[in-house]
Amino acid sequence: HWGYGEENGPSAWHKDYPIAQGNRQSPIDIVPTEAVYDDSLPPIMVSYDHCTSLSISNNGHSVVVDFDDGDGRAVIKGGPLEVPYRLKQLHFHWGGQGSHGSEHTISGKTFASELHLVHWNAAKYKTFGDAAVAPDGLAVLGVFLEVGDEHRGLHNITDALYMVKFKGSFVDFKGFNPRCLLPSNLCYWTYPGSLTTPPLHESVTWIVLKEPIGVSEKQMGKFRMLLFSGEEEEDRKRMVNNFRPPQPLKGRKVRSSFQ
Ligand SMILES: NS(=O)(=O)c1ccc(NC(=O)NCCO)cc1
Ligand SMILES: [Zn+2]
Repeated sequence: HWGYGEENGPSAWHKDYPIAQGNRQSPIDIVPTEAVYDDSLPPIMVSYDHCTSLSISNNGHSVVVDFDDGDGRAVIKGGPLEVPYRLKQLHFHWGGQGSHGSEHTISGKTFASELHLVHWNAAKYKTFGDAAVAPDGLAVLGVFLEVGDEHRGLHNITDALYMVKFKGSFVDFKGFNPRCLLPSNLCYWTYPGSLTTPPLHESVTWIVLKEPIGVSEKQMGKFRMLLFSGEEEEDRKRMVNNFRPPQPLKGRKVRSSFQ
């Protein structure tokens, strides 16, 4: 099964998922000086006030917070999006120490972690699964996490991580509003890309925020005590470096909402 190890990591994924070598793969290295400022790009509008978080879980690849996407109560709209996209889940990618661990990079600069808020086009598709295979099906909002002062909003998540240490663990996680994880400045880059893990579907409009949020080393440490392995497995493997490196741009244009 795919993972982030020597044998089953990103460089091997193409064997089971040939789209890994496709023309709109993610993540990418964002080069600000080569991004095209598009003054017709409206601001991103995040409407999470009526979101309903359901659970937090360890799926063996990341830690995921799921939301009730039964109606349009939590959506992202504006920006490059023609319709509102419904919030389905959020998860993170991170390193083993220091400031590597993000998936997108900025002129080669890496960050300690990257938050992904995953949304789907419920205006056009009946289910997330249908949207996940469509070129305009998903929109993922990416937020960089850099080590600095502690992040009070992130404590809600990092203080729950001990409950989902092992692959397959799943606990209730109600009343969490991810709005608190966004930076104040919503300037962004946007480009057409893919899921960054198998099945690597080329169905994502990426919206990557320029401003990182600050999190403490202690909070990062709590992500790094999670395990890839299940409770019953004897060789315990810490969940670290669960990121895919940048992929070829293949002629794609990256637009920026700011100059
Ligand atoms: N890292 S990423 O590109 O944001 C991403 C988001 C969703 C998925 N897959 C997903 O949501 N599958 C649906 C059920 O697990 C995989 C990668
Ligand atoms: Zn992700």
